[in-house]
Amino acid sequence: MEATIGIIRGDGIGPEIVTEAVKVLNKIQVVFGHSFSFKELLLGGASIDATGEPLTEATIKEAKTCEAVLMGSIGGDPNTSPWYQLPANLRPEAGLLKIRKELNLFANLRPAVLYDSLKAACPLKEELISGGFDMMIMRELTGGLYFGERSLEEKDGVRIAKDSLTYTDVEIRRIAIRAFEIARKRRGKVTSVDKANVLDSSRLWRQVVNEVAKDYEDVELEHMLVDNCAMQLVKNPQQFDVILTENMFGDILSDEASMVTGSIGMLASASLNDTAFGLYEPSGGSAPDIAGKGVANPIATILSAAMLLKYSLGLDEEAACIEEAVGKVLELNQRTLDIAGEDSVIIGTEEMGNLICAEIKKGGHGNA
Ligand SMILES: NC(=O)C1=CN([C@@H]2O[C@H](COP(=O)(O)OP(=O)(O)OC[C@H]3O[C@@H](n4cnc5c(N)ncnc54)[C@H](O)[C@@H]3O)[C@@H](O)[C@H]2O)C=CC1
Ligand SMILES: CC(C)CC(=O)C(=O)O
Ligand SMILES: [Mg+2]
Repeated sequence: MEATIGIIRGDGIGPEIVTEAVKVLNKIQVVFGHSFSFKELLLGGASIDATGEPLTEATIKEAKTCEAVLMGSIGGDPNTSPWYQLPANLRPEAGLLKIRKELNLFANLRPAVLYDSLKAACPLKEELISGGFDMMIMRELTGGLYFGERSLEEKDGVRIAKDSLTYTDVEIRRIAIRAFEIARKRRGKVTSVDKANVLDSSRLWRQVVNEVAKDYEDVELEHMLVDNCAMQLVKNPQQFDVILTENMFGDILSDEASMVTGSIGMLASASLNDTAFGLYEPSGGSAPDIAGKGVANPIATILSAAMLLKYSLGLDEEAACIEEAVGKVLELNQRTLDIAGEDSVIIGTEEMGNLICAEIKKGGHGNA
């Protein structure tokens, strides 16, 4: 297969982890006989430094010519980076939000899976995770609080900040349909998470999810308030199959779920629109505290590349091959710092990428 893949290296650990994911995609090309061409694109802090804007029209235009885009995280340390002296609409995060909106990437899939060999890295008690867990967080990505009207003003010596949270039934319905479709191919359960005891937007969310559920009688639906969900994720993560939720709740709950898998460095993500196009990135940030040290975990980005192959290019076998290679390497007990156990051999970002590449062999794994 021939495909053009946009590459956004991003900021902080972004370039380090993306390098390893591209290495893995290159190995897939060789082993499976594909021809990928990579197009470098700018976003976030790197784009501000080069162009003065966190996202240019050129990046949007070029991204639209690609089958998919792979991205490292963007942003810097808000306390020290000069990017945060700029007005809010010119900071790195504004570029990320804008590209999601411009490309209509409303469905954010964040799979949180506990690998057997990573049980020791999970902070929960053994009896809570003995059976492992495998959940898919479906986060609405182009509506809600991050895209509402906002203002910051001073009146009579009082500073007032406003952020507004709006959802239409159309926005809720399309992500709910995606969630039910995905649940159907998994264990057949959707937990819709909201704050319907307080918010009108959540009451509409619940109504529309109930309407959509009528077309999916084979899928079990439960509603859960977000504060309870935050608690249940650490009390009994095994109960979840698909968690369907709005933008900000999904942002917060997915970071929490990532830690239960061992580390934010393990959590991949796919941001999809209603075509095959997608933007694929680790769920975590640019980790300025460890940037440039060669210690970041590249697995979330490598698993995001696997999602790219599966969801945008339809290369399921190749995606499974990457996932299995990751599982195999974790069993070797050679680990980056964030997932290391007592007797692990600590390795860096590049060595982790190399080990995963070495495990990518056609026919070498169950599905390949
Ligand atoms: N999608 C994106 O591009 C996102 C960007 N950000 C931006 O990232 C910057 C830093 O944000 P933080 O709140 O510090 O969150 P963060 O996710 O970057 O870091 C939180 C903690 O997780 C660790 N961590 C993250 N990824 C890791 C990896 N791959 N391997 C090992 N450890 C890892 C970090 O070292 C840090 O201790 C900010 O500018 C923020 O706006 C935050 C979240 C998502
Ligand atoms: C700019 C933020 C909304 C990024 C983030 O935290 C995320 O996508 O998880
Ligand atoms: Mg986040």
